[in-house]
Amino acid sequence: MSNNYEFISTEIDGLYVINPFHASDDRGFVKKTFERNIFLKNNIDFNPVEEMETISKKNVIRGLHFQISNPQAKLVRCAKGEILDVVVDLRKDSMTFGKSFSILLSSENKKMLYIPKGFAHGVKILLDDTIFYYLSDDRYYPEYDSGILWNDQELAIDWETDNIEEIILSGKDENLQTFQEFKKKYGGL
Ligand SMILES: Cc1cn([C@H]2C[C@H](O)[C@@H](COP(=O)(O)OP(=O)(O)O[C@H]3O[C@@H](C)C(=O)[C@@H](O)[C@H]3O)O2)c(=O)[nH]c1=O
Repeated sequence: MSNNYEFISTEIDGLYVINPFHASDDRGFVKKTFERNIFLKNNIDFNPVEEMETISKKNVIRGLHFQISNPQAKLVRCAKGEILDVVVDLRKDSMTFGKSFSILLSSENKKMLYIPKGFAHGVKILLDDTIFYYLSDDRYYPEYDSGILWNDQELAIDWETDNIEEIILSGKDENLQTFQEFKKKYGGL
């Protein structure tokens, strides 16, 4: 069984859900996770320069992260387990500034999310030992690393969590700014 690459636009300009080419046979399957020309043909000029692999326990939330200078476009995929991938549009002049979008990415559904520059990105891990990857089109700059609190009241993201006590955060992520503070300080990205 095989399929072709499919780019599905979302209600947020430039943000795409992608069903990559994959083919399976008796041996298993192959999946093309990135080909620059296919992205270009679909109006996405994405030039990745680095890739990160992340392994996490169930109920970990990482985010909502962005770089205040040198913002990164990202292509996110889940190789093992399941994640709820969440983005918030922080682009100053965007019609959808402040709007969030969430999608389940899993090894089973094989979906990927292309996130243009100017978004906050967060992930909730839905199964133990989940592995996800993201390609980025700029490198990590610790001095520009920034974020907004995952449970910011104004953003009101539905993290599909009944028990807030179960959520596992880094010390850094517990102390991120609110959306209000971000807007006051920067206006947008
Ligand atoms: C992301 C990153 C972190 N680090 C370091 C900083 C720190 O000591 C350690 C762990 O970093 P963090 O706690 O920021 O890792 P993490 O919480 O996984 O951060 C990531 O979250 C997801 C949602 C994203 O979108 C990414 O861009 C990135 O912000 O690794 C690098 O050296 N290079 C990198 O590219």
